[in-house]
Amino acid sequence: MSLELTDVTLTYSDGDTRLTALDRVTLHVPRGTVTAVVGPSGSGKSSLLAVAATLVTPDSGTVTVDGTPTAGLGRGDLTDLRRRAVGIVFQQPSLLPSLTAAEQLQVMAAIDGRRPRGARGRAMELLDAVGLADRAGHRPHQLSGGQRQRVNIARALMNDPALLLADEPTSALDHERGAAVVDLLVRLTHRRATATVLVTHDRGLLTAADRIAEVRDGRLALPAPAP
Ligand SMILES: Nc1ncnc2c1ncn2[C@@H]1O[C@H](COP(=O)(O)OP(=O)(O)OP(=O)(O)O)[C@@H](O)[C@H]1O
Repeated sequence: MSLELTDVTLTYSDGDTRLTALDRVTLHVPRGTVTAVVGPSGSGKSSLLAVAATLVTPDSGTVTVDGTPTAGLGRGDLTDLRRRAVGIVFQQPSLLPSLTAAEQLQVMAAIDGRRPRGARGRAMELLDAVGLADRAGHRPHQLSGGQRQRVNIARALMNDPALLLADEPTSALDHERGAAVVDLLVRLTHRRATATVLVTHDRGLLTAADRIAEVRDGRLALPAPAP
C-alpha cells in the first residue's frame, strides 16, 4: 500500500469556530491503481491531497506513505519522504520558462542529488513515455497546453514516486486533451505500479480510473468492494 489515510480529521480555524475540512476520512490506495476523487467545490478534495502529500498535518488520524508512518516525523524527514516517495501534479504546469522539456525533468534529479548523466537518460525515457520524445529540446512557450501538462506529469515521475497526487490536472485543457492526460496517468500508473490519486471536477473523464471516491462536506464515500 503506498498511501494509507486512516480516520483522518482536519479542521481549519474559521473565526471563533473551526471548520471541518476532512471528517474521519479513510482511504487506502494500493500500488498500480488510480483512485479518482470527485466532489463539489469546497468539499475537501484539495485538503485530502495536501494531507496525503504530507504538506498539512491532520488534527487526528494516521497518514502512512510508502510504508512510512508520518506521525512524529520532523520537517526534514517529511521533506525527505516527499522527495523520495511523492510526485505531485498541480492544476497549472509550473514549468520554468527558460528550460527545455528535458531540463525541467533533469532539475528534479539535481534537487535529489542524482548524477546528471543518468538524469538525462531518465528524462528522455519519461518524455518518450508521455509521447514527447521529439519535444525534448522545446521550451514551455513552444509547447501546447496539453504538452506542457504532459511534461509536468513526466516531471512528477522523475524520482519514481510510489505515490502520485494529481490536483485537477486537466482543468486548463479542453475535454479531448483532458481525456488524453487522464488516459496517460492511468497507463503510467499501471505500468510503473504507482499509487495515484486524481482529483477532478469532470466525471466524464473518469471511465479509466480503477475506483471513484466521492467527498461531500469532508466525508469520503468509497464504492463497496467487488464481491
Ligand atoms: N487554509 C485554509 N483555512 C481555512 N479554511 C480552509 C483552508 N483551506 C481550505 N479551507 C476550507 O476547507 C474546506 C475544504 O476546502 P478544499 O480546498 O479542500 O475543497 P475542494 O474540494 O478542494 O474545493 P475546490 O473544488 O473548490 O478546489 C472549504 O470549506 C474551504 O473553504
